[in-house]
Amino acid sequence: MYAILTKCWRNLHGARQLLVNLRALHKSATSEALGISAAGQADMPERLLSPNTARGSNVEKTTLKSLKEMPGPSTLSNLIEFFWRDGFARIHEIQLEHQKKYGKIFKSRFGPQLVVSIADRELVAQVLRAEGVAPQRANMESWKEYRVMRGHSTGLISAEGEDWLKMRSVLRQLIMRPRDVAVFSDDVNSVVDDLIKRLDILCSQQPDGTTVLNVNDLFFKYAMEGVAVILYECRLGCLQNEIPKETQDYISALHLMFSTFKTTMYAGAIPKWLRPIIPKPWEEFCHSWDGLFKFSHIHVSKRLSQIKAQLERGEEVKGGMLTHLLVTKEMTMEEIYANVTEMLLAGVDTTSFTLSWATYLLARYPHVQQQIHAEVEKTLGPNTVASADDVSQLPLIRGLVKETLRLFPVLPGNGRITQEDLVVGGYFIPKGTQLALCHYSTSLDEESFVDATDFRPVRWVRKDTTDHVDNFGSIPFGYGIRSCIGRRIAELEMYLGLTRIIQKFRIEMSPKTDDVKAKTHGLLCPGAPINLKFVEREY
Ligand code: HEM
Repeated sequence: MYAILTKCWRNLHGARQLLVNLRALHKSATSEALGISAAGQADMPERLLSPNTARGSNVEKTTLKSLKEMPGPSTLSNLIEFFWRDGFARIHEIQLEHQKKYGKIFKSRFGPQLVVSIADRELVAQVLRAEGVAPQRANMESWKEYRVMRGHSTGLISAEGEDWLKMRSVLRQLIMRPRDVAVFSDDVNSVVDDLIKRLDILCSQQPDGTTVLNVNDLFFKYAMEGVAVILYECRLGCLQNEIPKETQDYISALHLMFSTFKTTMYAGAIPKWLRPIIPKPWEEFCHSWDGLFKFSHIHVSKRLSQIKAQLERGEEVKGGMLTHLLVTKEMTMEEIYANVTEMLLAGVDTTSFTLSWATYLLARYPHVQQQIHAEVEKTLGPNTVASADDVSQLPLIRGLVKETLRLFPVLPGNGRITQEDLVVGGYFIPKGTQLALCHYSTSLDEESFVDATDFRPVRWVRKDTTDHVDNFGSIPFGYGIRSCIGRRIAELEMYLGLTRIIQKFRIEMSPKTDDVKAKTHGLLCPGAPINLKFVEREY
């Protein structure tokens, strides 16, 4: 999926030699023999020689270190950081602080849970390149428990192993490549039309006629409408003056999920026996999921009825992903409900936060905006509506999205539970260990990105076809077989939305907005409302 920078590949390939599957190399030295528990919590009892040495090669001798030897903050300092200093809102900053203090790889303990953090692009690349057929991101027990309780299936985010593999292989055929989603170009553009109309209305409601307060509200509605037109093959009315009630109910359920993020996070962390005493987190968690599943039921059932009616009339049934799933029955109805529910959940805030940051950065860096506008004007003129096919002619629009996601990766960190014993950065990491891949700190690493805190979309533009500028320092959609399945949908929405906005308006900072810092609230989001001016361009 990602073309890897040739230069980068050489580095990575070298580094990859270090990542050794101990099982393969030490056939006789099992984890048990090394005193490593299945859950991966125990450390090696003593220092081991590296596999190369063990095999008697003349490769330079290196020594494997155990998790015990890995640096990291103490449990107490972690507790203070997170519960006393509200570290949950600063997870991204803590990544940077810990990387500075403890280096490229460090461990943290959250009660019984040990987490190994990896804050180096080459080590991240090693881990992701060595993944098996069905990587696991995190412990999803509370998500699974809710689904079992209600008789729902798991979807791509919550499923594991065979179940995940089966659903992923169906969905990846439908939406993983840019050309798969290019067919939705007209549908997305009809949503962009409504975005621009809504933007005009919001501006007209302000005394200066140009300001939009809290742009994320607008982009949230755009992202929801945009993803739904693809997932449900219908319009929801998010950008209308009067939002339909069922859509409004869904938005409330989604807001509940995120506003109670901390409490719902505890829904998984609080042991079951404590639920009668502290019931709120689990109740809120179930309540918001009920709302999300209900919404998918309504819209999937609507599409199913339409298809049945078309078939009864003897008409040909045409449609997108949902129609394909309903007609081919490659998934059960429960699997379809669960997947569209999880995709809608994953596809709204991620895209809207990125659009908010992109427009904020354009306002803060007018000379960059000018460059991008020049490209759009040259390619499309003032009025041509961009389609998916035009995107290849707009490298700076693609660079804008990449650079925004580098500076503000919506998922500042990602997780993996190791499915084999691994050696990473000279440490022995037993199977079953929770890894945290620190994308925020690798994105801001000067070794990967010169003047890393500068906003420079042009750094992603290729000089020619042999020049690749992908970089494991910034992989905002993840990498490999478990990467974001909605990447191409999100990109299409963002490319078409941003191109039209830049074509039509000059974006400026509003005096009501100063420097907006990021905060982590599950996702990396603006820490304060972003208010911007959209001044209509004169051609
Ligand atoms: C700017 C927008 C988005 C960003 C930055 C983003 C980022 C990510 C990341 C980092 C992951 C984890 C990948 C991994 O573990 O390697 C992920 C997973 C996922 N994303 Fe996205 N995402 C975005 C938009 C979307 C959209 C629009 C959808 C749905 C249409 C979506 C659906 C999913 C799903 C279902 C998964 C789980 C995939 C699996 O486990 O197989 N995402 N996303």
